[in-house]
This record gives sequence, structure tokens and C-alpha cells, in this order.
Amino acid sequence: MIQIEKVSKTYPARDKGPAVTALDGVTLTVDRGDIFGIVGYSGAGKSTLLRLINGLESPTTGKVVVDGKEISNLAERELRKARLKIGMIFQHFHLLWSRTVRENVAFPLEIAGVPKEEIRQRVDELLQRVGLAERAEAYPSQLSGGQKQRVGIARALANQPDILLCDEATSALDPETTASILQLLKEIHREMGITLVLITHEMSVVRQICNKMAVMENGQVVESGTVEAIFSQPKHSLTKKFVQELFAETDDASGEIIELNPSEVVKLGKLAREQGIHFSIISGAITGAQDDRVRVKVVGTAEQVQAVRNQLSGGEAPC
Ligand SMILES: Nc1ncnc2c1ncn2[C@@H]1O[C@H](COP(=O)(O)OP(=O)(O)OP(=O)(O)O)[C@@H](O)[C@H]1O
Repeated sequence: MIQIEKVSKTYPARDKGPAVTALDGVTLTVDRGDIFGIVGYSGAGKSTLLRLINGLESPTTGKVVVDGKEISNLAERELRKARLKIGMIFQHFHLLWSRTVRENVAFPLEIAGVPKEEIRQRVDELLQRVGLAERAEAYPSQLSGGQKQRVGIARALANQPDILLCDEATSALDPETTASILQLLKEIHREMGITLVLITHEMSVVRQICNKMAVMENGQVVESGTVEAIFSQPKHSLTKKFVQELFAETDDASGEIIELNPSEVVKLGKLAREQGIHFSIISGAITGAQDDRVRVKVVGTAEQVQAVRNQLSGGEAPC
């Protein structure tokens, strides 16, 4: 869906300062239907990468191919058409403050020349979908942060994009609101089969929603792969640091990651309640499929984790 091939981006020198190499030989593939997280500290080059995907910037060298088309080679008209299929949401929402919620969501449809009646119907559906049908006539200043981001999501989906780019979309929100926005994004991903690319400095976001990820430092991708593989065996020192920080934050620094099938997760839940075992789901989900696997971090010493393994393999959890 998105191929980034040996891409470098250098911004020319400004105010007698040196030229800045924001991206340095980045190669990355995002497959259709991925929820792809890109993590890194400020200045790593994440935003530049997003701007190359939606054609707001061109690479200095290398290629960015989106849905089979090399974005930087498109003529203006084709680029505009390609951009309609790429939605974007932002940390600070970027809403139009003098327009109501309804008018904000209608805006990209007006620009695309969609007939009025169709706009009305489509906006109604979108507001319903993001849970804001009741606030259609409100102004952004009357909304909470989470509601503003829901408007941003509805607006980004207005032209039925194939790709949704999320630029630190939950960084201005509290943890509870973050969880509800990530849940909404997950539902939309499932319902629309949309490809999501998220940039964030928060590993917890990647852990909650992504199937694949890349870690960036100094304009380079230092590690990429599935979230399961990277969380269970981080290789690069920066990735290790991110993973350790996340586990430390969630108070589960010691312990082991084990892979469970759905019935074992249920057993572990029972054991946890009865015996005070702490665990947290690292990745995976129970969807009802036979081959569902969930990676779980069990907190405790090696002996405690082994005891949990023994109990899980030893038949039913005690009732
Ligand atoms: N338009 C620009 N002109 C000059 N330098 C730029 C421009 N945009 C970004 N940079 C520089 O490129 C580097 C990468 O910036 P970028 O915004 O892509 O990183 P980031 O990982 O998204 O960080 P942040 O989260 O702080 O935005 C930084 O050194 C930044 O100062």
C-alpha cells in the first residue's frame, strides 16, 4: 500500500544555519490493512515521513509509492486526487473554529465538489459513526479534547480514504480519552478496512492498537517489524529503552512475556483474580478465530512466572 524506498530528505539551510537532513535512507513498507506505528523522539523525522506520504513534501532522493503511484511524480491534478484517498488527523485537531461541527466535517466534501444533499447525508452518517450526532451544531470551542478529535476523525473520513495518517493524534489527550479514541480508530479500521499509519512518541499507543511498527532515530529507521516481535525481543538499544520505559511506567518491569491461546487467557484471568497475579496484554486480540494468540506479560520473578505456566498447562483453573 505504501512503499518508502531509500528515501532521504534534506531541508535547505535557513538563517545561516546548516542544511538539515530530516530523513536519511529510509526504507519501509506498509501493507494494506496494517495499523503501522512509527515511534521516535522529537526530531527523529516522523512528521517529515508523513508529509512525504501525503505528498506535502517531496523526497530529496528515493521514492514514495502509495497505492502503486509514485507520489512525488504526480501532476498537480493527480496529486489532489490521490490526496483525497489519504485522510489525516492531528495532535491539535486543526479544526475551523468559526464553523460548526457539521460544517467542519462538510468542508472536505465541499472542496471535492460533492452535491449539497449528499454532503448532508454523509455528514450525518459520519457524525453518527464517531458518536457526535448530538453535537452537530456546536462549535469546536464548546467541545472536549476527545470530541474535537472525533470531529477530526469524521472530517478525515469524509472522502472515504484508503489511508488514514495520524500525527500524534492522542498526545494532547488524557489516558482515558486516548483509550476511547484508539478504540474508535480500531473500529473504523475493522469496518472500513482502512490502512492506518500513526506517528507517536508513546509506546503505549503502539501497544494498544498497532500490528506493525518502526522505530526512528536521527532520520533513520533503526528497527521495524511486527509489534509482537519487537515488544518480545527488541534488538536496537533505543527500542529496548522504549520497551523498558513502557513496562516501568506500567509497573511491570520484571516478568516474562508468554503467548497464550484464548482459553489460556481466560484461565490466567481467573488465576490473577484468585491469586493476585499481575499481567498485562502486550499485543494480539481475541477475535473468535481458532488461531488467536495473545502475548501477555506476566509480572513476577522467574519462579513465579514458571508457576503460572505450570498452572496454565495443568488443566482448569480452580473455580
Ligand atoms: N520545513 C523544515 N525546514 C527545516 N527543517 C525542518 C523542517 N521540518 C522539519 N525540520 C527538521 O527536520 C528534523 C526532523 O523533524 P520532524 O518534524 O520530521 O521530526 P519529528 O520526529 O516529527 O519530531 P516532532 O515530533 O518534534 O515533530 C528536525 O531536525 C526538524 O527541525
